[in-house]
Amino acid sequence: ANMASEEYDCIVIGAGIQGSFTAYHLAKNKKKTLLLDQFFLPHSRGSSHGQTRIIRKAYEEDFYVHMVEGSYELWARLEREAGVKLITRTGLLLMGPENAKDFQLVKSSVQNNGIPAVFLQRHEFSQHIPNVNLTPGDGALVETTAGVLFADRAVRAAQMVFQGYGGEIKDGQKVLQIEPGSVVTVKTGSGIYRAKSLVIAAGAWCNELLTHVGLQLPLQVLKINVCYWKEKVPGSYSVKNRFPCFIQLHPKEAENDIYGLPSNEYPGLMKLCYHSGSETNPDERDKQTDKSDVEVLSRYVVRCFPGLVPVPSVVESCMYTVTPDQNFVLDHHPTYRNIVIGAGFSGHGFKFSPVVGKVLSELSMGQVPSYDLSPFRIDRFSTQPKSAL
Ligand SMILES: Cc1cc2nc3c(=O)[nH]c(=O)nc-3n(C[C@H](O)[C@H](O)[C@H](O)COP(=O)(O)OP(=O)(O)OC[C@H]3O[C@@H](n4cnc5c(N)ncnc54)[C@H](O)[C@@H]3O)c2cc1C
Ligand SMILES: O=C(O)[C@@H]1CCCC=N1
Repeated sequence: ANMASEEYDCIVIGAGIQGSFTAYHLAKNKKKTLLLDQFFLPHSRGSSHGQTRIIRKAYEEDFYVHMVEGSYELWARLEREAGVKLITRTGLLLMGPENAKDFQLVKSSVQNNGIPAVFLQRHEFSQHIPNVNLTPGDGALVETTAGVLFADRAVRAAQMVFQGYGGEIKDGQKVLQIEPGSVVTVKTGSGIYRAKSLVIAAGAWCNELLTHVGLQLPLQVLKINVCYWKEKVPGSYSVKNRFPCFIQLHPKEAENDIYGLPSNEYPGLMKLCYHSGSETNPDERDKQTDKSDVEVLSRYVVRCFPGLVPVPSVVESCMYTVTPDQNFVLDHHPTYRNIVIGAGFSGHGFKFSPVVGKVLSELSMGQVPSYDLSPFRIDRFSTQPKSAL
């Protein structure tokens, strides 16, 4: 093993989509950058694997709308640089109780931010969206420019372009120790690396790493059952037939939202998931076998997606790392300014990763970030009782 110490401008821990995009921006800015991951790449044990994610602007909060707008430009840039297609436009169908606060807030945000959308009346719903039953009392809108992001391909593309700018990736190297200082020292099982700054983008393992630098964040790690459901009539919910992604707010069957993506990666199978899960240790994800959410989804499928067989054909696993307010953490370490943390992406961070990577790279270079990061500061948690930390 090579135990020699090498010095970098920046080390990024975690080669998921957030760390990979951070490294990409750093290398573009001519910073000598090392991207480390504990597993050999690619892997399916974190949060960025799988073929698809939703990209949408329909958010309640203006700051997320602006960040997605910026991300669209950077996704397009990566598509050009890597010579791959990363997004397909399908639209996003949003359904929710007409009188629910969150549904009304997203609706107003769509209108106020000029997000391209069609507001569907109940009597015209099935003509626009066949094979879906709109719940009585629910309203519906379609954000027309939303779509599907090709996730695995995006992670590969960001890493490839990073390497093209001279960035180094070392995989299969778990970080076991971090020593803060004006030069940070990082030890893995097979190397010691030094850098002027460090970015921690370790997904579900964030708190494990933060123990080395005297910090804990209120993060909850959830195992998500990623369910794929068979179309009774092949193609009826497919990306080829321009079936949209969807989000169902306040489904009758459960507390949390349900969302889905048109059939694409596994022909004839639509991805439809529950936006929550059961707590897990990230190293023992597969020991968490709770499937109560799958029963909830089955009942929802019977009621609202009658063209799907109500038993999943494929169930895969993924993890969310959730903060109490479901907003991300994008900040400096409170004591060590040259340690930057990107965490708590709360099951909705993929679409923002080009901008997340940009602002994390800016923080680590000591620059003023391009976006207002006040919603993402660590000190918003300081009112949490100690027991919740
Ligand atoms: C089922 C599911 C559906 C989702 N749907 C959407 C969606 O539709 N739209 C959307 O925008 N977002 C969505 N998300 C959220 C999005 O995928 C995540 O926010 C994003 O992938 C988080 O990326 P990350 O880089 O923070 O984490 P990860 O991808 O987990 O990356 C962290 C990396 O750090 C590495 N690491 C950890 N500890 C160490 C260590 N000690 N040493 C070295 N390496 C280490 C890990 O191995 C891992 O590779 C979804 C997530 C899931 C699970
Ligand atoms: O981020 C997204 O758009 C998806 C859908 C809603 C729940 C989480 N992820």
